[in-house]
Amino acid sequence: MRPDAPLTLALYQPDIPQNTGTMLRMCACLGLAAAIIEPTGFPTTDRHFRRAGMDYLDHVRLGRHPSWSAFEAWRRESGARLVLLSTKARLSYTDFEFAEGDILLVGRESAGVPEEVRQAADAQIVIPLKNEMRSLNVAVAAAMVAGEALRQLGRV
Ligand SMILES: C[S@@+](CC[C@H](N)C(=O)[O-])C[C@H]1O[C@@H](n2cnc3c(N)ncnc32)[C@H](O)[C@@H]1O
Repeated sequence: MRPDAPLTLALYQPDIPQNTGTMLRMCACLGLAAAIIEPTGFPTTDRHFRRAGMDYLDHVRLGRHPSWSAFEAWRRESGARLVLLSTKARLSYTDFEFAEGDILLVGRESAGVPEEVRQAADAQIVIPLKNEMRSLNVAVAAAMVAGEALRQLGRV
């Protein structure tokens, strides 16, 4: 992996523009790079997306990948670990040891990620929830895990 590889938040085929805007804004504010794995469920000119990200979008190091396979080719070449956030994982995010250059991958709001993507992950982590609660909003989950990763890496 490149020594200067940043911590990156990757969004798998996001379908709600406000969530994507919120996550990209968080990346700008906390110094994470971002990757969008297309197709998205909305045009990136969408006003909800622009409004949620505001002018912060101009400050994110954003990579756009036209497909899962294109993203994977890029990721494998970079040597970065893929850390999947999943409600189905067993390992709590606070018990996982994050490393510089990790890619934190969140699933799409409607359906998470397909099995092929799950299989490609180097690690799968969960934010434990109270009984019978299904999932967090994707931007909330991303923020919690990004915060823990930055804390472990001494960046906050
Ligand atoms: C709304 S959830 C997707 C729900 C979908 N029905 C599923 O089963 O994956 C969207 C994304 O947020 C992240 N997420 C939400 N809650 C989470 C949790 N408790 N632990 C880890 N990731 C979570 C995951 O990346 C998930 O794919």
